[in-house]
Amino acid sequence: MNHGPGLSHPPYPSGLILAGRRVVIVGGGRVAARRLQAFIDAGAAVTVVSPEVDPAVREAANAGTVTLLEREYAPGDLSAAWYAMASTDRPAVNAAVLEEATAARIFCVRADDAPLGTAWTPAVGHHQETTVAVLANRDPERSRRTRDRLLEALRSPIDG
Ligand SMILES: C[C@@]1(CC(=O)O)C2=NC(=C\c3[nH]c(c(CCC(=O)O)c3CC(=O)O)Cc3[nH]c(c(CC(=O)O)c3CCC(=O)O)/C=C3\N/C(=C\2)[C@@H](CCC(=O)O)[C@]3(C)CC(=O)O)/[C@H]1CCC(=O)O
Ligand SMILES: NC(=O)c1ccc[n+]([C@@H]2O[C@H](COP(=O)([O-])OP(=O)(O)OC[C@H]3O[C@@H](n4cnc5c(N)ncnc54)[C@H](O)[C@@H]3O)[C@@H](O)[C@H]2O)c1
Repeated sequence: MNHGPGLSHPPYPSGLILAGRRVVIVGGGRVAARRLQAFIDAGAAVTVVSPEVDPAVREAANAGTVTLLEREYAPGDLSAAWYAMASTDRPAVNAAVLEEATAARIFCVRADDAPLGTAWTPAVGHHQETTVAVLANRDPERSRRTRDRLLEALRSPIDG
């Protein structure tokens, strides 16, 4: 079985219970903005560290649903986190974030170079009480398409 470029084993799927738990996102640009709502929906206590931010991140900060630190990453920012995401546009910074996370055994997505990270983000959908999460071998377009097909099947009267 092929598990995608850079992976010798498949990822282990897990439903993380993040309510009230600290999640730190370093780099608040487009990728962070796309993923932010799922963390908020999960009830996570999200902190974003980023000198500039996407408007969606700014909106969440203004609404008080995330804590925004408008500055560059500094070692120690992952303190007490359960989960982290390195999503800056600077590989050296993402590497430093991952290094801090790994030293503290905090699972960490690395948005620019997935095989180096310790977690991946699936394409997610919800139908009633069912959550669908798809990882497709580092092919996000395929994971999105598969997620949509699964949701369609769940919505159909036969499978739903
Ligand atoms: C499924 C989804 C979930 C979500 O993000 O919520 C997701 N990526 C999505 C979109 C998307 N990703 C990318 C583009 C722009 C270009 C394009 O179109 O190709 C777009 C489209 C867009 O932005 O619209 C580029 C990209 N992606 C990764 C890398 C780096 C690498 O592979 O090393 C690069 C190159 C960056 C660069 O060029 O530097 C890596 C990862 N992306 C993953 C998930 C993880 C597991 C994937 C899997 O196995 O399925 C994984 C492996 C790790 C992680 O990041 O967690 C979401 C679609 C679902 C939805 O829309 O609902
Ligand atoms: N995994 C994915 O699905 C995916 C999708 C597209 C792009 N990418 C990759 O992810 C990275 C981010 O992409 P993007 O489109 O969100 O970029 P972006 O330019 O929109 O956002 C990058 C953010 O990082 C912040 N930043 C820069 N230096 C920082 C520092 N020292 N500390 C904290 N924050 C800092 C910037 O202020 C900016 O807000 C890129 O490397 C890109 O190649 C990944």
